[in-house]
Amino acid sequence: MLASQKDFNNAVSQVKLLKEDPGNEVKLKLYALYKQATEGPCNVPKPGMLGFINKTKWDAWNALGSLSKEAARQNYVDLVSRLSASSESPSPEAPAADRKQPESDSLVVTSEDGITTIRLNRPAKKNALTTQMYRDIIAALQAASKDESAITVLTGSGDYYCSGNDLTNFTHLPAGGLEEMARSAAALLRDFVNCFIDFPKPLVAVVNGPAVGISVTILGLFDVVYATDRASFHTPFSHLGQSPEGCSSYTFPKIMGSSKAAEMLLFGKKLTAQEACAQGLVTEVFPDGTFQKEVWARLKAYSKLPPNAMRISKQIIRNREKEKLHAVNAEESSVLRERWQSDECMNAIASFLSRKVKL
Ligand SMILES: CCCCC/C=C/CC(=O)SCCNC(=O)CCNC(=O)[C@H](O)C(C)(C)COP(=O)(O)OP(=O)(O)OC[C@H]1O[C@@H](n2cnc3c(N)ncnc32)[C@H](O)[C@@H]1OP(=O)(O)O
Repeated sequence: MLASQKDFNNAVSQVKLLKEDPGNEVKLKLYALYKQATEGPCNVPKPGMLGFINKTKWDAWNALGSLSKEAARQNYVDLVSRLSASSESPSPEAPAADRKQPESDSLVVTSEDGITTIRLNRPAKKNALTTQMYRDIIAALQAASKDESAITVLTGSGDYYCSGNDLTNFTHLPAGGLEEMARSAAALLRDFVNCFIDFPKPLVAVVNGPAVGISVTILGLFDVVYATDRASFHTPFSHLGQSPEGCSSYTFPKIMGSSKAAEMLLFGKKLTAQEACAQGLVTEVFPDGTFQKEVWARLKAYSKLPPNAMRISKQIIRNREKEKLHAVNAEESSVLRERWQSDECMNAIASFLSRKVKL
């Protein structure tokens, strides 16, 4: 049920009681939603360039297009309720009020200083990604795309960034057998990668240690990748009887040239952090001892930049590529669906599980 006029009036009064100034961006959003909820779509002429503040307000209102009064009222009420909750929140680490927490504690999502951090939290298993973690990351990215943060970060707990797909995912066979397992894994993989393709805000990987498999391939879809000098980047798909995913069959040749990409994706060459940086996959490498301090200080400074400008700039960069990336993702997922049913793949996974082979 949409918010009533009474809910809306209460929210208007509540705004005046906020303990913290929500900042200009949020105030502009509140203004636009208020105008849309009370007067409908923007119906006044655009102010001239010299009336800068009025023009900014007009732009915000006009950007709501034909959003109905009822929907604007609801969005206004939701926004005020989030602001009230966060201004009452005892800890700056508390998650955004509207964020559904992950199903398992293998993923931890926090929001602080304009940064939403999605942390892989399975250090005993080198942050290998379980099926539930893929689902939780999808949900976390969807929530982060709508929350108040300016930047979103993916990182890992412990000494690894991520050891890629949890190879035991392939051992939980559903009633439909291997074929059904491969079908549902391919659908999940496609949804997972789509979220990275479509993510609207600056997305930063803070690579705190070695990275393997899918955690490496999706780096080509991030805006910025910071790595400790302890990190390495390994895509052993042929060893595992598999093929590239995360759009890497397209992004890697584009980033590092086709022969360097082939050495990684066909032969599983492991790159050091410095090599990955020289080849353009990593933005900057930091000494491990100062990695966390330097990276977070930098991200905190970036998170103060105007969020709308960053979103719009990302949109311009990404839009040109989106259609292509979705097509690549669909193709890679469908090829993997077949690979996962192959003897080569099954044997490789069995070898890992029986501890005969480690990367
Ligand atoms: C929806 C489905 C989408 C699928 C998308 C497809 C993606 C493709 C890929 O991601 S391919 C990459 C898959 N990953 C691997 O092949 C890595 C396998 N792991 C290793 O080779 C090693 O564990 C290591 C090199 C990452 C780390 O070696 P190290 O000696 O430092 O540590 P351990 O081997 O003792 O590991 C500690 C425990 O963690 C478990 N573990 C590590 N990685 C994985 C993994 N990927 N899957 C499952 N389990 C993993 C390891 O078994 C140890 O567990 P234990 O303590 O219980 O023995």
